[in-house]
Formats: sequence, C-alpha cells, structure tokens
Amino acid sequence: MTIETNNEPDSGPVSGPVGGPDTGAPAVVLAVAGLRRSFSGLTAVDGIDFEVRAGEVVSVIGPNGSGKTTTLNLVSGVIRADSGRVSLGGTRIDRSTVEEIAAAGLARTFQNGRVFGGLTVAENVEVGLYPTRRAARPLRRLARLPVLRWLALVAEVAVALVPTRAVRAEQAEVAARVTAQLARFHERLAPRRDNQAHTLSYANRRRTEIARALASGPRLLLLDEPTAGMNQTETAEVLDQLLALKAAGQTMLLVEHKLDLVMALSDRVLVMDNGRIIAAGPPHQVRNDPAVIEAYLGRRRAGGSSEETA
Ligand SMILES: Nc1ncnc2c1ncn2[C@@H]1O[C@H](COP(=O)(O)OP(=O)(O)OP(=O)(O)O)[C@@H](O)[C@H]1O
Repeated sequence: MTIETNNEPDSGPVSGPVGGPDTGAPAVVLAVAGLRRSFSGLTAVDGIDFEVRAGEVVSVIGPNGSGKTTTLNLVSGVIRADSGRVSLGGTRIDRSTVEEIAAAGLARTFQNGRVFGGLTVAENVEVGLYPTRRAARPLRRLARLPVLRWLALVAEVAVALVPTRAVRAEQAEVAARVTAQLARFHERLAPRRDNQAHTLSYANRRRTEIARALASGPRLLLLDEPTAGMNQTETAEVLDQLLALKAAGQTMLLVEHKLDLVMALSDRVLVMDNGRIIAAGPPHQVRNDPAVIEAYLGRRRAGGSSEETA
C-alpha cells in the first residue's frame, strides 16, 4: 500500500492539547489559538480560540462579513495569519503550505464550489488523492525546494511514462478509491464519472467537490457552505450524506447559513460576530443564548425574515 491516509481514529495520544485516555475525551484534532488576520486595517478575525475533537462536527455561523470564511482560509493555509497558532493533530500548520496541510490530513471545499471543468468527474476526485500519493511522486520532498522542484516533476513524468509495479498498484488503489467516493453519491455522480465537470448541474459540481475532499480520507474536513445555492430537496440530501459521514466518525468543521442544517448536524456551534466568537456550545444552548439572540438572530427576527438562516 503506497497511499498515505489520515483517517485512522484520533484516539491515541497526540502532542499538544489533548483529551485521550486520561480524560476520556476524544483527542483534539484541530486547535486554534489567538488567531488574528486583518485586511487593510479591517480586522476580519480578531484573536479567536477553539478546538475540534475527533469525531466532532462543529459549525461556524454568524452574519455576513463576521469572519467565517476567513477563519476557514486561515486554518487551511489559503491565507496566512497575522498572529496565532493552528495545530492539526498536535502539529503546527500555520506556517505550512497548502499542500503540506493537505498531506497532513486536512481537506476542504470552497464557498462557491471549485471543480476543474475540463476534467471528468472521476479525474476531479482523483486530484484529491494527489497529496497522498507516494509511488507516483518518488522525489516529492524536493518539490518543497523551489530550485529543485523541476527534478520532482521530471521524476513524476518518468514514472508516469514507465510505471513501476508500485505505481501500477497505487493507480489501482486510486481507481478503487475514486469509485468508492462516487458510489457515496449514488446515482448523482456514479453514472457521470466520465462526464466533464463543466457539464454537471451546480449541485453535482458541489457533490464532486465534496467527493474530492473526502477521497484522501482526511482527518479533518472543512466545508464552506456546502449547500449554498441548493434547493430544499438538494439540501436535505446533502444533510443526509453529512449525517452518514458523521456516523462514520468523520471530523468536520463547517460554515453554513442554513440554521436547520446546522442544528441537525452539529455537536457544537461557534457564533462569530465582528471577527470574534461571541458564543459557543451545543446547538440548543447557542440558539437560546441571549447574546446570540441579541447580536444576531434577534436582528433577523426584528427584520421580519421568515426563513431562519445564518
Ligand atoms: N481578501 C480580502 N481582502 C479584503 N477584505 C477581506 C478579504 N477577505 C475578507 N475580507 C473582509 O473580511 C471580513 C470577513 O469576511 P469573511 O468572508 O470572512 O466573512 P464571512 O463571515 O465568511 O461572510 P459571508 O457569510 O458573507 O461569507 C469582511 O468584512 C470581508 O469584506
């Protein structure tokens, strides 16, 4: 077996702040401390602290512009923090590259859904396995060094042209994993595996993106508004899939505006306002927190919104 996976249960001791055997609490998968980021004088994320434990589903809600997506971008390395610390499984990742963070076991989807339109559905999912491949990338460690990156690429091309037995075995494993991910989405994706992604409906593009994020068996899955732009039926279907993932033990951190989904799915909810976490706790507790009602839900209700969204 040559593909590195990250979906082993996080029950063993890890360095950094942990629960584990001593406390009986699941290990900390993600630890965020003092995270801060400003854009041209505007503080988007203002020194936040939180943890996500193994098997937990944590949702981040809050009004538009409160700092939710910036938080996901900081955690996943898409942008750098001005200060603060992010650890995945006890290892600091806030100065790592996006690829290093992916290889460490973090996968994510984006707010507007990002797929490679010219690739097939299966190829899009296969991309998600790239950071975990070893045989197909024999000199992958050199890719970190700008001067020697070309050597890593040459080695990749060489084994693609003349695949070794290990590369062929890895390719077979990749194909099996892609098929398993597409099967997760039943008739939505499996029959479309060879269709180019640009021909898919919006909902199927988003499903493809989730399948790609799951392909590597991530230790932590970040989802940025996984049901944005979906109708009620599509949203309910995605909720069922996320509940199945949760039942299988997948650790997730998501940003979501649809409160019904958040309430049904989350173990804990973090409420952000003006870059800060103003409340955190189980869904029913957060829903009834006077500070949240005042700062956020109350605003909505006062505005007479009939659809309760975050
Ligand atoms: N790249 C950027 N450059 C400048 N300002 C930014 C950038 N990214 C985010 N911001 C600002 O930071 C603040 C937080 O934005 P962010 O997208 O994190 O909020 P959000 O809670 O995810 O909002 P929404 O629910 O609308 O997606 C906003 O005022 C936004 O305009």
